[in-house]
Amino acid sequence: MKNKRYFPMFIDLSDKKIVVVGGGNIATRRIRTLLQFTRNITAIAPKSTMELQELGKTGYVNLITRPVKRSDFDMAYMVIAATNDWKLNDEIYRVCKEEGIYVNVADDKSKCDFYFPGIYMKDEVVIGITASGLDHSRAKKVRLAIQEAMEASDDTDNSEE
Ligand SMILES: C[C@@]1(CC(=O)O)c2cc3[nH]c(cc4nc(cc5[nH]c(cc(n2)[C@H]1CCC(=O)O)[C@@](C)(CC(=O)O)[C@@H]5CCC(=O)O)C(CC(=O)O)=C4CCC(=O)O)c(CCC(=O)O)c3CC(=O)O
Ligand SMILES: NC(=O)C1=CN([C@@H]2O[C@H](COP(=O)(O)OP(=O)(O)OC[C@H]3O[C@@H](n4cnc5c(N)ncnc54)[C@H](O)[C@@H]3O)[C@@H](O)[C@H]2O)C=CC1
Repeated sequence: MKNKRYFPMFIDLSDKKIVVVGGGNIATRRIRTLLQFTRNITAIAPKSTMELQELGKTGYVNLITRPVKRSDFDMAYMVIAATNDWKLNDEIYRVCKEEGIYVNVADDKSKCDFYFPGIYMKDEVVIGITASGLDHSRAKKVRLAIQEAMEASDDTDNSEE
């Protein structure tokens, strides 16, 4: 166990400003996940995926089509740096540390105040999984195993009714 263990805090994101920098596959995947918890997401990127452009058009995400600038982080609670420019991701990390904003840098696990979890959700149950930044495939595998177990137990519950 080489990495620190992170505490699984369950937070109300619905009233907090979340800024995602980047509009590629990683940013889009994370936005898709975050939309299950909040509509308060600003995404900033000169170029974005079709899916993200659609989310921008329909108003689910506040999509800003240009390079990021420092004032974009004003009042942010949480920032995800998911650009393909590691120097920029690094700079975003530095700014967020200065401002006291929770930050996740998608290409550097040593620059994550929080890890992005694998998530399974059913009704009021929310399960988040991390492998402590060491093994994203393992996080996915465990998420899938939990999903199967939960779905199987739902079948059992239903058949008992
Ligand atoms: C450390 C962490 C930091 C952070 O928070 O960013 C991180 C880092 C990295 N991931 C990389 C690659 C991929 N990650 C995924 C998927 C997931 N990655 C997730 C979390 C995390 N990823 C964080 C904690 C991990 C932990 O818990 O240990 C999940 C749980 C959540 C989410 O991202 O949505 C989600 C599974 C969700 C689910 O299915 O439930 C896939 C796709 C797949 O597996 O299908 C690929 C293949 C590429 C692609 O995306 O196509 C690389 C590039 C290097 C490499 O390829 O190895 C790095 C960088 C590095 O390791 O340094
Ligand atoms: N944590 C994870 O799960 C994974 C992380 N990565 C890392 O995540 C990062 C993003 O990966 P992808 O989405 O695949 O990249 P991508 O190349 O598809 O997208 C990069 C995005 O960054 C944006 N960008 C570039 N300069 C910018 C600027 N000045 N301001 C705002 N946005 C800017 C681009 O417009 C584009 O939308 C890479 O650094 C990659 O190494 C990659 C795979 C998995």
